[in-house]
Amino acid sequence: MRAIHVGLCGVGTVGGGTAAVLKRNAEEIARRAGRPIKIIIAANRDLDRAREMCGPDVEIVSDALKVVNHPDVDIVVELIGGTTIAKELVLKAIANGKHVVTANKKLIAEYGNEIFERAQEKGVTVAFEAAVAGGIPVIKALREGLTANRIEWIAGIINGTSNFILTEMRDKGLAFADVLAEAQRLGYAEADPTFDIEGHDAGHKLTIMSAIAFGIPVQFDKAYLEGISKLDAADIKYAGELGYRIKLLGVTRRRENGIELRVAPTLIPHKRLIANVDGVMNAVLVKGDAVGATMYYGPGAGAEPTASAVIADLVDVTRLATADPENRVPHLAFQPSALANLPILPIDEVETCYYLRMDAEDRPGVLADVSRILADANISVESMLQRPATEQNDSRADIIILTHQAVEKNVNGALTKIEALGSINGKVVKLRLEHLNG
Ligand SMILES: NC(=O)C1=CN([C@@H]2O[C@H](COP(=O)(O)OP(=O)(O)OC[C@H]3O[C@@H](n4cnc5c(N)ncnc54)[C@H](O)[C@@H]3O)[C@@H](O)[C@H]2O)C=CC1
Ligand SMILES: N[C@@H](CC=O)C(=O)O
Ligand code: NA
Repeated sequence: MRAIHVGLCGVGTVGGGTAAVLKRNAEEIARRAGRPIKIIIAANRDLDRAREMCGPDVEIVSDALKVVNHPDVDIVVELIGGTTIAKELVLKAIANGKHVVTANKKLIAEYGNEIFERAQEKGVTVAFEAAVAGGIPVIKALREGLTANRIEWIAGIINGTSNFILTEMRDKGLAFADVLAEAQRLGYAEADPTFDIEGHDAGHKLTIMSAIAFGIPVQFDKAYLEGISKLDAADIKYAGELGYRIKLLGVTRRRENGIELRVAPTLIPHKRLIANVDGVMNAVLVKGDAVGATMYYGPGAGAEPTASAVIADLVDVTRLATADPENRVPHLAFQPSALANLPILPIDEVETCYYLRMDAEDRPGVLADVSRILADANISVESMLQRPATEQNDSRADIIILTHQAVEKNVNGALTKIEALGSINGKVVKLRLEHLNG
């Protein structure tokens, strides 16, 4: 059988890795796919880099539209990123009847519904394993491996850059800006790294997993996003004293009245496996009613780890292109006509445990006032820690409170009242806490 022809758009970190691994493992990949997979044309801004990475047999162009319009291309691989030219290219490729493989989580999380509908109409597949947790085959696990289950929740460390920053700051005491620069140098960060550190990238990935887990359309605009840029070193230290690690965690959970979809710095008991996922590594915990808790772990970013997922999709699409088109795996795991209308819950209605830190006057009665406000709001305290605010000043103290499960709007109401107390200085720090019991 003739080789399947790939057109590559973007030969940067991931595109370069994809070209390199496709060449290096060509024979092994062909044995798995049933036919060779060959890049025939590649577009990139830097033509020399594209030539160097793809080799002399590949036509190199600067205009990516030439790739998607090329009559001999069977599969378009979009590795440019963003939602302007990338969206145009993907829609054009679909209109031209070509399958698409992309690592672009922003594109899928924001425009996936439209893209999948067009692909469905044209009978082509859009595959996006590399878009979530880089090299970890978690889309495959959710869409195919766990189809017997009613998924209850997913919790994931799904931004390599943020996890790398948190780990290096904690272990080596390095400054935020220095570690971010290193993550950029290593090719982990997005073109605009605010996407990484403000939780957008994790939100994109969580949105995609939530859709596949619960059979709902992608709804990134309803996700609650909080990143790591405002995290205070004091809270990392106190969390450690209480037996927790702080991770940028994406959580999506099925509730009776809808779906929680949220990303925030979150305390996790340090004895949990996922609390020990460090550096650029990602991990996704999935709780299914039949299987219980399963965890998927591996590199969440970088050239060849991400290429591993891109090429796995290329092999899948090659197999599908050779098989009965009626028997394709649905884009969002559920048949398009069977997607559910479950609402995404506003953050006010989320239920979780909380870590609260306040700067308090160290005198009798202050704790009693705080405890009363929490009790009145139906918030029960799990544990409490008091430390002198500074070594020089023993008239003020940091009070740290861990709560049991509570509703976010009740917590916010109580914090407004606590902040109004004369004995409390400034804003109360509020972080979410997940026990992640299987
Ligand atoms: N870097 C990583 O570890 C991961 C990246 N991704 C995603 O993969 C995609 C690509 O990311 P990277 O490879 O890191 O980005 P990159 O910036 O290294 O590569 C993008 C490439 O596209 C080319 N390009 C930009 N505009 C173009 C245009 N109009 N026409 C032709 N070429 C153009 C650039 O020259 C560059 O070589 C993004 O969607 C990103 O979110 C996904 C998982 C991991
Ligand atoms: N910028 C992303 C790259 C992979 O998706 C990350 O840091 O995880
Ligand atoms: Na993946």
